[in-house]
Amino acid sequence: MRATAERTPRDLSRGTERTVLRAAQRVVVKIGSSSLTRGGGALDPAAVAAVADALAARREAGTQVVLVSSGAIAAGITPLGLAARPRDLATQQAAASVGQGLLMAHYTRAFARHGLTVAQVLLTAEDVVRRGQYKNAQRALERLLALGVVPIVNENDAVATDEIRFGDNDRLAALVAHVVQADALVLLTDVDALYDGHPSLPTSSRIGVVSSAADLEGVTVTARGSGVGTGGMTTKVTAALTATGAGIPTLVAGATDVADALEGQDVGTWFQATGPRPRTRRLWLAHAAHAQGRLVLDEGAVRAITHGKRSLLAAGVTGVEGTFEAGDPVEIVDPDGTVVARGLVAYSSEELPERLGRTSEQLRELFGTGHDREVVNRDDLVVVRRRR
Ligand SMILES: Nc1ncnc2c1ncn2[C@@H]1O[C@H](COP(=O)(O)OP(=O)(O)O)[C@@H](O)[C@H]1O
Ligand SMILES: N[C@@H](CCC(=O)OP(=O)(O)O)C(=O)O
Repeated sequence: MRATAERTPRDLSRGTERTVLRAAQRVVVKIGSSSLTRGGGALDPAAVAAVADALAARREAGTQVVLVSSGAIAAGITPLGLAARPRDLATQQAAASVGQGLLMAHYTRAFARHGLTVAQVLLTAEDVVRRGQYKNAQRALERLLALGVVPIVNENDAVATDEIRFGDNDRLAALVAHVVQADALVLLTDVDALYDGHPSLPTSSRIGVVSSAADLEGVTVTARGSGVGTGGMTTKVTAALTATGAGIPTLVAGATDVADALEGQDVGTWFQATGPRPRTRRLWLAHAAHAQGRLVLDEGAVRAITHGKRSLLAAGVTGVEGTFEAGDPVEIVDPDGTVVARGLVAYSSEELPERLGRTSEQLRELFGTGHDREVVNRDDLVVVRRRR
């Protein structure tokens, strides 16, 4: 088997047409709770079967597919006798724990009708932001695809706390698309496309193509969704921009149009790829890691990390905010408090203050050899805002 890192996606990212989807060797498809449920929020087995049928057809045509499926919390509503989607974290965890198994049972049956085996892959943001776990998730997904299995990914809701949650599966799908180096991402929802105003308004019309974020100026995108999903269109647009910024074209389309969407028909809203594919783990660092604290830098350090591609040294750090352990994700801010980078910090918030402003030589003298490491190593740092 080829190592994951060696997979070279076909250069489909420049394609402006939806036909990219038909030519894709590997796609990630995400389906939201609103498309998998019927009145009252209970799971709709027919909707599960419909998405399985469309993905199986794509598989038969030679495309590898990874499905990111929401619906665990929704599937837990009826068995637990709840009136609606729970709002508190503990009940959401309970509902997801009950519902995830039921959801997978439906998918297992639906894909088995096509002779396909499915695999459950549950991820938390924290699991995948650290190098070891990130590689682990990547290796598992790659192996499943090589074995001909359809991986079905969801957030590990039963153990994800508010602090470490992805929170919305649109973002999870964009990051998974990057991890498996997909040729395209498809976000399926209960509305047939992105509209320039709320789709319930008669004055709103469908947007066919978004070639860059600038096209979205003046477009009203709201977080008001179906009530069973989270984030409305806002999280889908953000996820589409994350994916396209990482070289992965993205289609937002109606779940009922899934077969046409995967065929490259003129449905939904097509977001063209805008950026090159960055090194994989950095995308997680930029978008998935929930920062536990902040490091304030002086101007020289800001320049060194944003333009000099250097590691962050204690000498350039002037302040520490928050409580964190060594290895936690932190925001790195300039003297005005603007976030310029994110990174995994090598010291805890307790250890850092006495090291601030000190050179590596001073650190060695004070704390001994081995205690002069960088505050954030370059490999664990991603610049999110470059200043002139
Ligand atoms: N500009 C917009 N264009 C299309 N849909 C929008 C827009 N603004 C808000 N929405 C709402 O977003 C909803 C989809 O989000 P959500 O309910 O979270 O779905 P999912 O469960 O698929 O993630 C749609 O039902 C629609 O009402
Ligand atoms: N992980 C949760 C879904 C969270 C979520 O983003 O839902 P949705 O907005 O419907 O895609 C679940 O399975 O219920």
